[in-house]
Amino acid sequence: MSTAPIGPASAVTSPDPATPPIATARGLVKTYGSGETAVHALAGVDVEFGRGQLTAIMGPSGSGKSTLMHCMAGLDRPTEGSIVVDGDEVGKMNERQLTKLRRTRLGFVFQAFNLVPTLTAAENITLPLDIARRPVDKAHFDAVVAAVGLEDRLGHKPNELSGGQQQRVACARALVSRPAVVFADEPTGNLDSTSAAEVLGFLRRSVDDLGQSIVMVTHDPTAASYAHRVLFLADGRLVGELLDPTPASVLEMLGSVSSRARQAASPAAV
Ligand SMILES: Nc1ncnc2c1ncn2[C@@H]1O[C@H](COP(=O)(O)OP(=O)(O)OP(=O)(O)O)[C@@H](O)[C@H]1O
Repeated sequence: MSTAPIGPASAVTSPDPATPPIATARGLVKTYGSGETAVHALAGVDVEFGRGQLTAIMGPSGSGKSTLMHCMAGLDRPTEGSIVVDGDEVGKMNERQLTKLRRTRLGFVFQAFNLVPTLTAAENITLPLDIARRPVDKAHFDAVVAAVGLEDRLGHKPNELSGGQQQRVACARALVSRPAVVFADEPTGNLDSTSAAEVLGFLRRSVDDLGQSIVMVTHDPTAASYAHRVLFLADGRLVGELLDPTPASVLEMLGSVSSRARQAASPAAV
């Protein structure tokens, strides 16, 4: 395990200097509202997400994790700063281009599995390709389905599947189009620990074996320990990172980050 000291955003380094990152943000600011009621959800974030890596984003509630992910994925626009995903400047895209980016080059996994209840598992998995009118690469479909262990469940509707199986369908759906990057927002938030381990094991293998790049927001130190690298946010800033994390090292860093955030919020109480 290696750790980086908690420091300003600029202290967070490139994941691997030899490999160009799959996504980069520079000077990212997101402010909701204005004047005295303004909320600085992101207060100047510089970050690079590694190509062929699983990166976890952690931090206290309200620290800006979802906002960072939504801005990176073109689901929300930053107030300031630039974002490059897979070589293209996201901030310069119009809505139509953003939709195309999300449909063709990004994959999404959410806490709520967001499957279409009337479609089978197989139909749910190929839905993004069908919507984009892109052909299904049968060999890749089979590889992804085998990797998530759903070969004998493909004809089932979501209500005939367990929560873990439904989330594995959602993961397969995110991966079947070979996206440049998958954004996963609390992918195991609704799962028991056994199902969570299956989904996380699959996400990690899809990086190690299929070369996928994944960015995952999570509150769970065990989930984060599946990542190659964990980034810690507090008050809209990147304040630290861990490489090759363990649940214990993540928990320790999270405690340190959270207590610093509390001290900054109410210095008189310390
Ligand atoms: N649409 C919005 N309008 C106003 N404020 C917002 C909006 N979305 C987020 N915020 C605020 O921005 C800050 C960061 O929110 P964000 O959801 O990114 O945090 P988070 O770290 O993902 O939190 P959690 O772990 O609780 O999901 C919070 O103070 C939140 O209240």
